[in-house]
Amino acid sequence: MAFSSCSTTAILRTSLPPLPSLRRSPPYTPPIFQSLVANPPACSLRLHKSSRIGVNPEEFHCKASSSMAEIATEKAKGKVQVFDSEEDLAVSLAKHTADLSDKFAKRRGAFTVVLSGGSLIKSLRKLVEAPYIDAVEWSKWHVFWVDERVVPKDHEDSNYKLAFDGFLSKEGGEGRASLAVNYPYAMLHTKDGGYSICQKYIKPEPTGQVPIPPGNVYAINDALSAEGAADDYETCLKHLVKSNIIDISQATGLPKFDLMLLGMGPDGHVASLFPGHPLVQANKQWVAFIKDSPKPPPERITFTFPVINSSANIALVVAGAGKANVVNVALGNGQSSDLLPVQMVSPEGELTWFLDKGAASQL
Ligand SMILES: O=C(O)[C@H](O)[C@@H](O)[C@H](O)[C@H](O)COP(=O)(O)O
Repeated sequence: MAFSSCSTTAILRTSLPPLPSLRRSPPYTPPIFQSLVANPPACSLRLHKSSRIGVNPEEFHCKASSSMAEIATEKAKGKVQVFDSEEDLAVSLAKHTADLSDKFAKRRGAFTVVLSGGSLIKSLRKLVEAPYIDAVEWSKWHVFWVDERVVPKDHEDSNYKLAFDGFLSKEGGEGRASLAVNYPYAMLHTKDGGYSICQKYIKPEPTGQVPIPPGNVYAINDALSAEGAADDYETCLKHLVKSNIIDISQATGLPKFDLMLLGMGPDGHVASLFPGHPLVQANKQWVAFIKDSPKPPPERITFTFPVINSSANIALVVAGAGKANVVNVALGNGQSSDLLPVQMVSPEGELTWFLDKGAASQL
């Protein structure tokens, strides 16, 4: 099957209530905010009534109630949002993703989304519920993986299977006609004049799933070795850049994905870029392979940091108190002897953190 092309635009008509305005009353002393107070021009703070990040809500005069605390810090650390619960985080992540889908579908006629594995997929669940399941222009979506385990697509460790089972296979609105997401497929290519020609074969699956065109879900070729799969994936990305499906960064000449959805491990790894591993410094290839991943399974492919950081938007989605220490290193006063991979996430565009209060508990 040839790649699908994008031709229509949808307008997402859903919105959350506007954020409340905020007035601050002295005393105002929580350590996490002291630098913000000391340097007001560099940052702003918006806090909602039910904030649970160590600030007494009584010290703030909020006009509206919400479960979210939102802190806009300096550009380098991105925009940090803390939610009372993972449920609230998932609601906001769905809106964020749907809004970007709408924006890029209108602007470019395509929306390139990069998934990671792990708990991120569960946090995307609200996107395949009302109202988004029917409002999102799924036909514009092109789905990629920032990293993938080198296992068959139906293997329990496969990030493709994780996303398929937990997100891509979810049912659309009642009675809607939809296309099946390809499952499984393989990409074949021949190098020809610097780019590849990708072909896919599709095993029919039940319909009624998130209606992303079958040709727009770019899983790895699980018939190849780790080296071969990384090379194959990079070649396919080059083809998609040439054909303007994936945008290109004017600054770096690298693929510029519209939205990268990253999880973070408790050791501060992102994608399959682990602390202390030489792959963290890789800058020659777009997609690299690793055979000694500290997190099993050992063989994986992963985008490298130059590609990750060429993104137009990155959402870093972190939930659970088990990651609070690393979140504090990245965003607070925590210390680490080495720069952690998560601290190297610095996109050309916007970085937005989605934290639940467990993950933010040391801030
Ligand atoms: O394939 C992988 O292992 C992932 O892509 C990996 O980078 C993941 O996102 C983090 O380990 C966070 O996973 P959790 O959210 O499950 O902790």
